[in-house]
Amino acid sequence: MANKREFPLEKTRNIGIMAHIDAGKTTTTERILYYTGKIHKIGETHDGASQMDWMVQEQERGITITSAATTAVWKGHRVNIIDTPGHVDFTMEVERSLRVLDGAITVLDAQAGVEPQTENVWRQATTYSVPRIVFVNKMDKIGADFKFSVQSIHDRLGANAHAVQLPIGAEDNFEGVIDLLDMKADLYDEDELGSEWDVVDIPAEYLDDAKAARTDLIEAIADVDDGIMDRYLNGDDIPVEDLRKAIRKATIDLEFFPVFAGSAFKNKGVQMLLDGVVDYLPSPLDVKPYNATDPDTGEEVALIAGDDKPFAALAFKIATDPFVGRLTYIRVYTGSLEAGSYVQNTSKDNRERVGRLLQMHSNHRQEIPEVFSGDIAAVIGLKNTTTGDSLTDKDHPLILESMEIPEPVIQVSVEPKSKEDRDKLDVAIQKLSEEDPTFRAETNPETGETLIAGMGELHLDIMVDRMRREFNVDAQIGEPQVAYRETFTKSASAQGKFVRQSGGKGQYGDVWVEFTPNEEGKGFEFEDAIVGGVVPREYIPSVEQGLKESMENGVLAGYPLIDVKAKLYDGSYHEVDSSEAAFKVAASMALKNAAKDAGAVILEPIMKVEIIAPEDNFGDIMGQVTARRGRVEGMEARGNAQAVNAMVPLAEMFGYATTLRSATQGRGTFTMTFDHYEAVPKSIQEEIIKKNGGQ
Ligand SMILES: Nc1nc2c(ncn2[C@@H]2O[C@H](COP(=O)(O)OP(=O)(O)OP(=O)(O)O)[C@@H](O)[C@H]2O)c(=O)[nH]1
Repeated sequence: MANKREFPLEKTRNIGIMAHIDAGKTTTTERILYYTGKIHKIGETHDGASQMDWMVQEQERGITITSAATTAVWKGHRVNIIDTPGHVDFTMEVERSLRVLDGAITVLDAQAGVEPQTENVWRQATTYSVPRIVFVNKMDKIGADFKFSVQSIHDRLGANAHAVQLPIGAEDNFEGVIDLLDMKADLYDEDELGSEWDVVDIPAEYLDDAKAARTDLIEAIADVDDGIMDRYLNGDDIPVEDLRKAIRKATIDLEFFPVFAGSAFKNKGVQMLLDGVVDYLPSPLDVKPYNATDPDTGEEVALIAGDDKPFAALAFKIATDPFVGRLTYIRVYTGSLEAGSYVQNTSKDNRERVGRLLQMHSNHRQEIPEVFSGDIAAVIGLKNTTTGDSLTDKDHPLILESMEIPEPVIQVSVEPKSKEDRDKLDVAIQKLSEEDPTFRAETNPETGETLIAGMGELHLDIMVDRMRREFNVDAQIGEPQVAYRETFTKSASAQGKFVRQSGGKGQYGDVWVEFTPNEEGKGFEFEDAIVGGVVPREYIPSVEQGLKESMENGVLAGYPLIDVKAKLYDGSYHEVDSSEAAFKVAASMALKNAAKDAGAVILEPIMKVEIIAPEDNFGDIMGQVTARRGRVEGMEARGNAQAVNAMVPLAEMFGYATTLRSATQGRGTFTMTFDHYEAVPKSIQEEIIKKNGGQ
């Protein structure tokens, strides 16, 4: 087959833009699109004209919620960009983007440096081995401080980051940047939209600083590159191209993080950042091969990019598009795929027809005949594929390593106004949870109450808003509640025996199961330790299923029981009366019976909270944390404000925004992210059980 790819693999970049909320990711992305000729008008993200944030909720609130994919061309390279949300409630969007990206730009606010959500996304990017370059944005803002921002990368992220540029001026006087490799200055004209700039000699007053910074940079490169080290020690004059190559290699190896300066809003420095993407971030050929497993042999396969290999891709996002319906975003690792052909969904073990293929340009799309290795594109026509599924050639099935899906921590009840609304709600829940795996819903079979769960108040707020607008659901929404979990703290064994004999065919299931606490985050694990067929093979999956289902409803107060291992080690059966259903019931009885001895506890989400408030309010803030059952973990001065880091149970954080606002006359802010689960204190556990009617 003739290769019809437009850009060679080595000239392809799949990058993400990530940061703390409001650092300027969307603005930076828009400027990139403007300078690469994709859009012709600069749309301010907060006046509702943004090209990237196209959902109504995004435009109204001026925030990014879903990660948008778009494509640009810079200096002969195809750059696929994913603009990810900064708010912690949408971490899953960041997570799934990271899974499929080869590199990222981390955007910082030059006045704030590294912020809490920067730490989170940085950690996630490290988990997925995604190389990064850093853009210190907002150099025009009052209080902008480039040195402080670079230092904060060392202090707060422990990362080996080094400036490859220096800003010329700051705040109102920010005029451009100095390139520390070429030792030239790029000066922008204030009145232009930044499309042109002058490359001039470094202004005399910056020359000493620039020389010193260049020496620091070369020493930093030498530290990660032996060849450069030798030449540096010899006193050689190292050509710029060699330095660039060394930075590129160390960046791709995650040993070095080049730092750029600019102001997206004031149209400065974005082109140099794009050069950085091309120079330092990897092509699909440069990254660590992606892991996959052959489902037939269990053998591990390393996927190395190339078009002449069997097709393998990961579905990383499902979106419902108002015009074309269901869109499945895929990242192609190897091979190619034509519109109108078929793929094997190895995860679901079925074949799916690929309708049309689309290249996404944030708010419009272009139909393409074929996708190639290294591409990110959307498929129309896949009906059963969900987030995280592997799509491969049917003769070369592979399961690609998927992504972690975090547990939702907060929930609200939804009470539809009418029967018709109930039906619409069901459709909405199905569609929205397909799009967003962190959005869950369950209906209590006894009370008929529906609970929707998500990652935070903002997340649920947006979901409720979408249910109303896109699916016309009229419903009463309850107050946010904590999504508690349950777990076992001790090992316990119990029998579950379900026998009904009332003439005719009866029911008979009998099992002995040992339960042990599993490591946090490991979920449910089932072990079949039956010997001698005392529980026949065909009933064992029912035992596992019965346990899984009853764990969903917990053993204390109706919350899902998590992180428990179950070992089925004994039992008995009846030739005639045994059935799958009877073993399922027996399994759930074993769970209930073991619960008494297994030290069941209720777990609550503990949030990592960062509160920033004026120094005068320091005493109040400490008091507020303690009163909320919180633990202060650290504090530091942040300019003339104080930052307090603490671990606080989510249950105590409802309404905290108002408390903080009134205590600080509106000057205090806070952010929180889920950190871990902890058992609630005994007295609170009893209260929760009482409130939920006990079990
Ligand atoms: N002064 C200044 N403001 C900027 C700059 N870049 C962005 N902003 C402003 O900062 C605010 C946030 O910008 P966005 O681009 O929406 O930030 P974001 O990081 O995409 O935000 P989320 O997607 O909601 O996380 C907007 O009011 C921008 O106008 C900059 O370089 N300088």
